[in-house]
Amino acid sequence: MHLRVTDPKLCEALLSSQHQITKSSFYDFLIDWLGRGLLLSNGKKWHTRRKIITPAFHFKILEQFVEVFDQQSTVMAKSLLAQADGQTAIDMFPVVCRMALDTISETAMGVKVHAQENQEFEYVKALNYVSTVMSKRFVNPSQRTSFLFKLTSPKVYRETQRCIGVMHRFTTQVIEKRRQALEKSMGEASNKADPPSEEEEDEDEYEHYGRKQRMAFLDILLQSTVDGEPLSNEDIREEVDTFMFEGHDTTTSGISFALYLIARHPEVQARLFEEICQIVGQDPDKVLSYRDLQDMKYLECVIKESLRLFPPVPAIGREITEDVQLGDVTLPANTNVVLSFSLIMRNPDYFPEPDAFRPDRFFGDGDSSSHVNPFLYTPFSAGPRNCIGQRFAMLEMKSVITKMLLHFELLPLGPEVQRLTTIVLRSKTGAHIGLRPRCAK
Ligand code: HEM
Repeated sequence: MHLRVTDPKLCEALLSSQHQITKSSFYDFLIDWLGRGLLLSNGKKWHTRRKIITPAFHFKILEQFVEVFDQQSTVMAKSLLAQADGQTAIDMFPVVCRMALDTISETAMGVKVHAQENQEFEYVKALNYVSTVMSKRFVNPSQRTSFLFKLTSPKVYRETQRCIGVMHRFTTQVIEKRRQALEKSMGEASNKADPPSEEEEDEDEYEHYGRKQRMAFLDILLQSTVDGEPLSNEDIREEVDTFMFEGHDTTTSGISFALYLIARHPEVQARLFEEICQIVGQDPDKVLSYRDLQDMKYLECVIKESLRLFPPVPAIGREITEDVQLGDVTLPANTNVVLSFSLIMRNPDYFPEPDAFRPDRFFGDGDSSSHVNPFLYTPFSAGPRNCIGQRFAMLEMKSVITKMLLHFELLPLGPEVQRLTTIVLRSKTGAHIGLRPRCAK
């Protein structure tokens, strides 16, 4: 049995449950690529992995990623200068996607794939191909299962499997190299004559490859153990592949729609620019710090409101494993439910004037939705299976939007967006804006 949930109370009951956390079989088509990484695992495996991976999103780790966000968003902004003539409408989706890929590769795997400079890199091409195919399969029942996919689209199936092979080989190679580097650095550390001081140990908590090297998510996984045993390369690969998938398409969608909305709301843009100038000044080359980004409260409201109107993950699927009673309604075990976040977040009972772009509603003194129940404002889902990467995503989005506004005035050029619901929300018409350099004013 399948059920679509748009009722906020039922949504809250399911999301807040510690038991109803089993993923629906809707996601199975992703298994060839992502294995049973955190997104797709269930039961004990999910619990163990969630515990191991949670420290990877500690603020000390995120703090060092801010430098990567800054560098990659600067590359993106500079690459747009040639089109910033105040007249050209630019679709931000592909531009932001390349930036997001560079960012997640460096933070998840510790490698630069230079997607912004070299679109021919084999891994990047494979990832783009598979992401596009998977998005379409999600909404196409005739391609959802591997059996049907192979039968109805044999050529695309073969190419998808080839690309998955390319990605798996690349990720495995990176893991093997980092494992060797880790073993080498541990060997060197144990040969050191003097034990590190307490202060050094504390500082080095996240710096096992020497002071200059940044810690990537995969380094944390390499050092994790389950029942005293390290994770295998295969175990780590499914988690890294999951980050690569979850960590680039979603942020691409979030950033692209946000830039689109800011361009079309000059009063919001003016207030945002004022906040940015107050916190970091007007120099587009200023390196943004973690503190700077944390201080940008209005920007946070703008992003929240944009994610409400255009949630990158518009719906999620769960399988009910035991009967759920809600008032007079019983949901029987084995029901597959789809929780429709995009509809719930436009419910006028909770979000007055639901279709209006009003970032102020998220300020403490805003209307009722500022105090809205977190189980009803759900771009990152809520409860035990919420998005583990949400603080990472917020920082990345803040960094990119700030860099764009420091370089450019955003203009409302190009067609209106038309929502295209795939596994991640996109737009049939792209997300266009125009740009005018700030310094040329
Ligand atoms: C705007 C950006 C993002 C949005 C809107 C978003 C949204 C979500 C949502 C709604 C879920 C729940 C999925 C479900 O229950 O089926 C989720 C899960 C997850 N997200 Fe995100 N996400 C974003 C960025 C990221 C980033 C940057 C990462 C990693 C670096 C990430 C990693 C994950 C993982 C691993 C899960 C599975 C968590 C679990 O089941 O325990 N996400 N995300």
